Amino acid sequence: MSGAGDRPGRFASPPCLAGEIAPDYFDPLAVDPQQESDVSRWRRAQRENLLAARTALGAAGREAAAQALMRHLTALLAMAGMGGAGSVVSLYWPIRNEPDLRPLLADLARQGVRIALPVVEAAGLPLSFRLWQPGLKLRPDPRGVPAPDTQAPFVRPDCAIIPALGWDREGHRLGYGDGAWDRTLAALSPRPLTIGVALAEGELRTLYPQPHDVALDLIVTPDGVQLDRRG
Ligand SMILES: Nc1nc2c(c(=O)[nH]1)N(C=O)[C@@H](CNc1ccc(C(=O)N[C@@H](CCC(=O)O)C(=O)O)cc1)CN2
Ligand SMILES: Nc1ncnc2c1ncn2[C@@H]1O[C@H](COP(=O)(O)OP(=O)(O)OP(=O)(O)O)[C@@H](O)[C@H]1O
Repeated sequence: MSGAGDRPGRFASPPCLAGEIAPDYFDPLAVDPQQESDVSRWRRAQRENLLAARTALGAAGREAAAQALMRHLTALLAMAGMGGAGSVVSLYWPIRNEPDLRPLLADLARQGVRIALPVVEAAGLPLSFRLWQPGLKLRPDPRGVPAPDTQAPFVRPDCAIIPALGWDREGHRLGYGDGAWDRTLAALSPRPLTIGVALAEGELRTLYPQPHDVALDLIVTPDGVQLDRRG
């Protein structure tokens, strides 16, 4: 038999105020609000600078960078055993002057790799991954990025190749400020091998990492692998 008397008792007031005095004692993602707002203002300014630097490279500079990146990524994927049939690799469809790796998507697909593209299904959600095939018609997701539509099956990537506007030598990445990749990597278990793709110009001394920032396993620039945190 159950009745009101079986329910656990409630306190008339919280047992102590420690949660308000030291929020991070209870919430591992909690940060000092002043520091959070300073970091986010600093990151906004860096994004502007880095987008300008990427534009300043010019189409030919960006094309040369993309060619070098594709060479390094091809070698890396082969070494990681992910360059052929049986693996699922997430790449990206370029926006905002990101290195255009579309020839690599096509090459890998020819080798039998299953290619995924990240999709924003709705603002604030982790990204989902849908299968891409050469010739697949894409349509803009809510962020305006060309993406497979809802007909394309979901897949779970073994490796995620992630564009980074900025990066530091601890593997932290600066994106466009949505936090979508951090949310996604926090939610994925097991986590895929994560490779950040960046320009040398994107290197920052530090990103002032915050508790929500997920460090990537590797960072690759046109000069080669800049860091590899795999064990
Ligand atoms: N190529 C590519 N695809 C990707 C990402 C990415 O970074 N690059 N994403 C990585 O998460 C997701 C898309 N998220 C995005 C978030 C913000 C903006 C962006 O350009 N924001 C503008 C404001 C645009 C607007 O008017 O709404 C800005 O920040 O100024 C683009 C993509 C999934 N697909
Ligand atoms: N795991 C998470 N849970 C909840 N919010 C998160 C999480 N990760 C990031 N965020 C939120 O996203 C916001 C933007 O994060 P950040 O500045 O790291 O974005 P970014 O890495 O540049 O963007 P993106 O990953 O979209 O390219 C943060 O202020 C944070 O509040």
